[in-house]
This record gives sequence, structure tokens and C-alpha cells, in this order.
Amino acid sequence: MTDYRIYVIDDETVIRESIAMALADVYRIETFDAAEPAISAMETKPPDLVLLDIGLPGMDGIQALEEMQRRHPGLLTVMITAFEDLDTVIAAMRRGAYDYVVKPLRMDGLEATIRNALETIRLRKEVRSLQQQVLKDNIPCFIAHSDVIQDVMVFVGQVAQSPDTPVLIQGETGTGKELIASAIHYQSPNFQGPFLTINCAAIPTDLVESELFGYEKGAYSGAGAAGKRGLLEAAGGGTLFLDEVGDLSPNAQAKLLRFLEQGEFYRVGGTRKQIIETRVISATNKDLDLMIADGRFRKDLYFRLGVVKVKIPALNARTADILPLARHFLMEFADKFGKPVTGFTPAAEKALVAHRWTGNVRELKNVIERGMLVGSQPLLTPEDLELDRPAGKPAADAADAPAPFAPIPPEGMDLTALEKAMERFYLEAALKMAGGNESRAARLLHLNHHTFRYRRKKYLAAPP
Ligand SMILES: Nc1ncnc2c1ncn2[C@@H]1O[C@H](COP(=O)(O)OP(=O)(O)OP(=O)(O)O)[C@@H](O)[C@H]1O
Repeated sequence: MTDYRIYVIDDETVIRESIAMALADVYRIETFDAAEPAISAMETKPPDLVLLDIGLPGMDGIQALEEMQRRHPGLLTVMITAFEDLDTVIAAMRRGAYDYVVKPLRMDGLEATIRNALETIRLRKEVRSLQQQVLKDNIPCFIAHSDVIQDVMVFVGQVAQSPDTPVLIQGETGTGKELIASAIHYQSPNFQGPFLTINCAAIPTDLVESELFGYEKGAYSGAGAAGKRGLLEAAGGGTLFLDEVGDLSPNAQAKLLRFLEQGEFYRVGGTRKQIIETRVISATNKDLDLMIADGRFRKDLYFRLGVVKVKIPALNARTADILPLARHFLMEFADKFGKPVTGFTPAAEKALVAHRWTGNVRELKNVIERGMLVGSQPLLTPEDLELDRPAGKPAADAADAPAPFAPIPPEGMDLTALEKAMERFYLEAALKMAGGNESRAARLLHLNHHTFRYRRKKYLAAPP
């Protein structure tokens, strides 16, 4: 006997009894002589499959089918019809019936129809469980203890449900904007579609447009011979996350606005209109209002990108998250490095809460990673974490400290050259500290890997 429950709804006793007799050894059969009692029984004992006579007294088969579909969407129903009345059968199939059988019933034919229907149910269940697995594997582990971040997560869960609403995520660097964007994607109905990200700051201005929108062959010198689709197309049916959206070139801004308003765009050098459904989530840690005032960012684009705005507070504004996040990262790195570190000393916890996290969660994660590398006790100490700056106090009482830079000489100075030299110096220093590991060097400078790689290419020798 299988666990499948089948309702047989037919006013002819002989039909009900013959089906029950033929199938009762294999399935749980419940019989009804009218639709109404069957519909009420479904509330407490929902069937997997319904065999439903079309010509019922009272509510007829077609009405019953509609009512059942309304109350139990997706319920599989096989119609039983007295003769092959094409119109009625078509009406039933249009309303979502799975199949139909004609009286007088041939039991072997009916059994085959039932087996097919149940196989469909089994496959649907399998697909659902695979979907849930995908969700479980991909939903990022987002630590949210403070009330303010919990509210953000509830809001984000609601926003996720409408898959074409653009979302603008604002927050300082390292607050978790990309993580929130992926949480929106994986909670949305499009979670099976791709989630792609592009960091607009890490791509040279003249390339960002073709990266985003693709190009046709020969669109510009250096464009590949075959043309290429852009990330917007590649993310079709899913989500494109535009990080550092404030760095988009004016051309790219105009094209993106058109896409958001009309759902269409042209590849660079292309004449064929591309129509695509991709949700755009963007993020910035820049003050877009200021950029709009300076004429560097389009106001109309700002409004389109920010149909829904999500603001992520800085880590120091939600201290309740600091220790749960620190413990989460500690467990992650203990596992990764195979170290028997189990927590923090009380002094280390105090220092973690008191620290001024200008690099937010990313900085906290880096500090824990470094602490895990050097720490040798079961509990990490403030020395392991190298934390000595309390909140609100930038390095060694900045007010009293001597200015860290040389004064401007009377003849003036080349600020751009100085910036470049400084950037080169710190990129090299970070790589050295990180033993040549780019990802770690990027984290030391609170940059993401793409940005680091881009700047390294620009200022130092190209990475291997
Ligand atoms: N609430 C959180 N729970 C767990 N990990 C987090 C949380 N917030 C941030 N992180 C982790 O911190 C790091 C930085 O997060 P993320 O890259 O999402 O920040 P961001 O705001 O997009 O940064 P940027 O502005 O520099 O692009 C990532 O490793 C991310 O996994």
C-alpha cells in the first residue's frame, strides 16, 4: 500500500465501488457521491489525486474542479466523463484538469492514468525539494541580532517577493550590502536564475558600458570578433547587482535608465533591441545626493534605482551585532584553519565592542581572521586581535598626534602624483603583509578583490 490518497467522486455507486475494489490494495481510496462533501473533507484530509465525474448532481464536475483548484492550487484531477464530449473535456483541461477517462471505465487504462499522475506528483515533490536545497545552499548566512538589522531583514524579505522592483542598498563600506543583495535574490521567486555582480568602480569607465550591455562585433577597436552579451543579458531571469553604482559613466547611466524604464537596451554598436527581464539591485557607499548636486549622477536614474531603498547602518551603530558576528567568523576560521580556538577572553570581547569599526563587518572579519592566524590559546586575547583603539578614538588620540603628512611647500604640490605614489606604496605594502595573497591584501585595504586587482594592474606590474 502506498501513502497516496485518492478521492473518487462519482454519483454512480457501481463506479465508486469498482474503482475502490480495483485500487484499494495499492492506494488509500476515499469515495464520495457528490462534490460538496469531498471539498469539505479536503480541508482535513487533502488528497494527492482526485478522480472526478463531470456529470454530478448539485455542483457539477467543472464547477467542482474550479473550486478545488481555487482552494488547493496544483491539485491533480482526472475527469471521468460519460461520453467523449469534446467541449466539456476541453473546458475541464483548460481549468487545469490533469487528464480524463471515458466511461465505461477500463481498469487497466485508469490504472495507467493514475500511475502517470502520481509520477507527476513525485517529480513535482522532487523539484520542490531540489529548489529548497538550492535555497538552503545559497542563502547567505546573515547574522542579524540587533533590532535594527532584524527590521532590515524583514523588509528585505518582503521586497524580495516582487522580482522586478529595483532596490538601492546604501551603507558604508563593508556593512554587508552585497550579502543583502544576494539575500534578496535567493528569497525572490527568481532565485533559480543567476545572481551576478559587477563592481562599477573596478572596471575602467570606457569598458563598463560593454561589460554591462555587451557589444556587437567591431563595435570598437579591441571588441572581440564575435560580439558578446553583457552582464545584464547574462543575468536574465535573475538579478544583477551593481556595486558602487555611483561610479557608472554618464553613457552607462543613460542606458541603464532606459533599461529600467522600458526593459530594453542596445548592445554597444548594436542596432537590435534587446528585451530582457533582470532585477537590478544597486549599492553605493557614496553620497548620491551630493553627486547629483555636482552633476555626476543622474537624478532620474537615482529615483529609478531606488524605487525601494534599504539602508544598512554602520556596525558601530548596532553594537548588539558585534559579538555574534565575531563568534560567527571565529567558528568559520577555526574550521578553515583547523585551530581549536573556541572563543574570546572577556577582555577581548570588551575590546571588540569598544573598537571603532570604520571598515565595518569586513574589518571585523579581517581582524578575526588575523587573530585566528596568530592566536594559540583556546580563547583569543586583545593582543591576538591587535585591538587597542576604543570607539570614537581614531589611532592614538588624533587631536594630539602630529599631522601624518608633510605641510604644503610654498611652491605648491602635485596632489595627483602624491595620491598615485601613496596608492602604489600601500598596494605593495599590503601584498607584502599578505605574503602575496591578493584576496588577503585586498581585505587589508578594505577593498574587494576586483577593485584591488584593477588598481594593482593600474599602478603595479600586472598580477600573474
Ligand atoms: N550580517 C552579516 N553576517 C555575516 N557576514 C557578514 C554580514 N555583513 C557582512 N558580512 C561579511 O562581511 C564582508 C563584507 O560584506 P559585503 O561585501 O557584503 O559588504 P559591502 O557593504 O558590499 O562592501 P563594499 O561597500 O566594500 O562593497 C563579507 O565577507 C560578508 O560576507
